[in-house]
Amino acid sequence: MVNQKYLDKAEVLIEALPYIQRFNRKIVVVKYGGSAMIDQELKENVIKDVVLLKLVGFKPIIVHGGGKEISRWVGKVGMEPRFINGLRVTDEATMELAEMVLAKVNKELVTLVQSLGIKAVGISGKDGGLLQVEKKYSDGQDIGYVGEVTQVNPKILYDLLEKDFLPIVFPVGTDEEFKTYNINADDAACAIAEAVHAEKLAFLSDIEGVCRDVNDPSTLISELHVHEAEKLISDGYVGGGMIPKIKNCIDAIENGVNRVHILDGRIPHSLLLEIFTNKGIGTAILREDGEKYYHEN
Ligand SMILES: Nc1ncnc2c1ncn2[C@@H]1O[C@H](COP(=O)(O)OP(=O)(O)O)[C@@H](O)[C@H]1O
Ligand SMILES: CC(=O)N[C@@H](CCC(=O)OP(=O)(O)O)C(=O)O
Repeated sequence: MVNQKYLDKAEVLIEALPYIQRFNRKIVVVKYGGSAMIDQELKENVIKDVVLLKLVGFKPIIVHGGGKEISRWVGKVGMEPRFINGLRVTDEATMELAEMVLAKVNKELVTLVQSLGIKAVGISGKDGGLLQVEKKYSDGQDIGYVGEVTQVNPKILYDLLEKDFLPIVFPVGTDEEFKTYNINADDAACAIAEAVHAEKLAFLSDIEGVCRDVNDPSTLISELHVHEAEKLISDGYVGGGMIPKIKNCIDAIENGVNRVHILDGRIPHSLLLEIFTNKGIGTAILREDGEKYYHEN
């Protein structure tokens, strides 16, 4: 008699089969937020998931942040990190630090991927003219060198994917005069997912997903149609960094990305659970005509 434990393992693999077929050769953009990078074990778990996606035939692209690490270094040099509506107020000195810190995080992730036997290339939005920006204002306020993505040139990403590299992107870009700008990593991931017509965009953050009450995980909402997501923002249920995240989800859905998810990067293998099981996890934002699976909202 075969041990039930092994049968269960086989069952998991069989459950994954239709998803492996569905996503074969499809581009999946994973936005890996700084809040879900708090320790090495967590980083390794997230990166292992992305490596597995690559090994089973997906084409993952990682776009990462590092907001907490930037703030730590801004504090170290005696400055005070400042945000307006979730965007860092970025003067010249902060821009210099942000670019250095994000490049450091980028190479750490590249090394981690390569230690797992997959070839990775880390680039910023400057490389290959990937992310072009114009200066962004927050509710009319000047927030310094913060860029709004105006154009994505995805050729560098296609070239890397074609050569079987896993691209890892950090959110710094240039304007028409080649000045350097800091870009919110959610904005960068969304713009890239749209430009490469990604099958899926997944945001890995430090919360279960979108919650009706941010302090009560039992109020997690599994699925939201676009108009419901907009209403949650306008009714004031959503605040802080979740506002740009949801706005980017809506933008991505309205611009051709098939499925958009907000996942808890602290849960080991949340990305795999979301993609390879039919249980789902976190919050999915759906097109208006997208059918809900859970029907609990
Ligand atoms: N209704 C809500 N549901 C979930 N998170 C919310 C909500 N309102 C505010 N938030 C905040 O948004 C944060 C996620 O955004 P952010 O800190 O920018 O993440 P990341 O660094 O991963 O991009 C959560 O940790 C939470 O504190
Ligand atoms: C303009 C702006 O706010 N840029 C962000 C870029 C990094 C980022 O977005 O990191 P997370 O995804 O970890 O939040 C910043 O300086 O913090």
